[in-house]
Amino acid sequence: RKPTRMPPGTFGWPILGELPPRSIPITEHLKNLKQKRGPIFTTKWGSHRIVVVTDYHLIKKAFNHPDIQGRPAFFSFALFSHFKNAGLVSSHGSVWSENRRFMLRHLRDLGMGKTALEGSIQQEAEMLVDHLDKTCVGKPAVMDHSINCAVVNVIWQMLASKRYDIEDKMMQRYSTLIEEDMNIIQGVLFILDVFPWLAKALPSFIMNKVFKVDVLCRNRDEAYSMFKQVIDDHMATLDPNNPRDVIDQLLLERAHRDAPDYLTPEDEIDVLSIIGDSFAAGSETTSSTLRWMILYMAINPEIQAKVHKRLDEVVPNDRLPSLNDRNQLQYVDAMLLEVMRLSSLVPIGLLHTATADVTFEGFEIPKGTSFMACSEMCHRNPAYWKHPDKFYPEHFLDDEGKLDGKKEGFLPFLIGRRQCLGESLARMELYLFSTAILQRFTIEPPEGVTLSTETNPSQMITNVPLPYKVVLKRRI
Ligand code: HEM
Repeated sequence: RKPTRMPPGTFGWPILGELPPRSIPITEHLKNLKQKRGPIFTTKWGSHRIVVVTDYHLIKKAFNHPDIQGRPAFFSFALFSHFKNAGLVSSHGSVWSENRRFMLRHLRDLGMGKTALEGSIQQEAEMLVDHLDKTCVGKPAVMDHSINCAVVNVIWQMLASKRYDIEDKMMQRYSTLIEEDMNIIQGVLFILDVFPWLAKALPSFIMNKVFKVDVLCRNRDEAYSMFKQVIDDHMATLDPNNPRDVIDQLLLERAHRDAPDYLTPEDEIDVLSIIGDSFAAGSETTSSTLRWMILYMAINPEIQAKVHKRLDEVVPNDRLPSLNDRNQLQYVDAMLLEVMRLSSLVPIGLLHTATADVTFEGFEIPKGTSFMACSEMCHRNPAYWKHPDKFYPEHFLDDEGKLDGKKEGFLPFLIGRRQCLGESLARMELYLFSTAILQRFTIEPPEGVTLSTETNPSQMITNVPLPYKVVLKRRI
């Protein structure tokens, strides 16, 4: 039964709750409920009691609340952290806060958001545009695995001072694993996430046949054994006075003083989960946003022409755009923010869970209730945006054409204590990769084709673009 003094709404059917239909986009469904129930309301998905928050200020308040920083008991989260409280994305309590603090500190030391990383991103950007030049110019082409590869390499460089060629078998295998996992997680696994007790009740052949749990475990173990190899190599070559990257720092922090080449089994799972989470959270998000950018440019040639004009005025053809040019390329940054607003890659964020009974906006919300932040609803709310459904970079420019990136109602990385940990890195990558691509190419739809920004409504976690083809034309 619904506890009294929760926000308006119902718990729906016994056991099932109010499961969202998979035939319409999740934001449409929540918008319909908001119209009946108001800006903060209650729903229930299977075993999860959820408070849905649709207004920017309420989201900001909820996600800054110290007792709303847990994560729900999703089966998918548990599977990837070996059913332990480990890593960055699904961990909670002191494990989460220590890992998050560690990661932020070391990413900052390694130059996240500053110029030190610029070189390695530019190196990847150059490889990427050269590869696209060789494989995609002048004919309809899918923006393939090479974008993922460039983005994954940036994370490898930071974590392990490593990079792989686009053709490298390990890189290709890793992209396949991520793609396969995402399809399962955004598909059938939703059932186990909303009814986690089913995982204990069902025999393993059903878990494997229906929910592909065996595939996920195999993929996880294969990825973790790649990471393990890298960790072992780092252990063998570690110089405590000269840490090279995040893995060295992790080892120095965790290794036993009397046995520096040894991690406890708990530490090993935590370290593997930190690495796995960094790839899982940082690769598909950034590469899908780049795919959205390419699609929006193909659909909006007049905006693309403005970007080209600005790039030509500011950056000589014989070098890549750099962070130093950024101040003069504010229109390009506004275009990228508009891509993030309209695509709303993570439309309902990641759920947070109340770790204690909470009083919020006059409501009494019991421990264990989850909070959902509808960032896409904010991104399409006419209260914040002049043309909510139109691609209009001027949303992020003031009257003098200066960038205004801190707009009310804009939450692509969410907000508060669990706000995206890789935001500065992602912003830097999006800028450097996009400017490199647009400096080299004009992007057009194939002749006679009308490109669409529709997404697959059954995928609720991320709004990824459906596969599309564009024609690249060399400019320089
Ligand atoms: C365009 C690219 C990206 C987008 C749109 C994005 C978006 C998000 C969002 C919405 C969250 C959930 C925040 C919350 O729970 O309140 C998140 C969490 C997270 N992101 Fe990103 N992200 C991007 C890129 C990255 C990158 C490059 C990394 C770094 C490697 C990264 C690492 C993380 C981590 C570790 C978390 C979990 C933070 C925590 O639970 O404390 N993300 N991201």
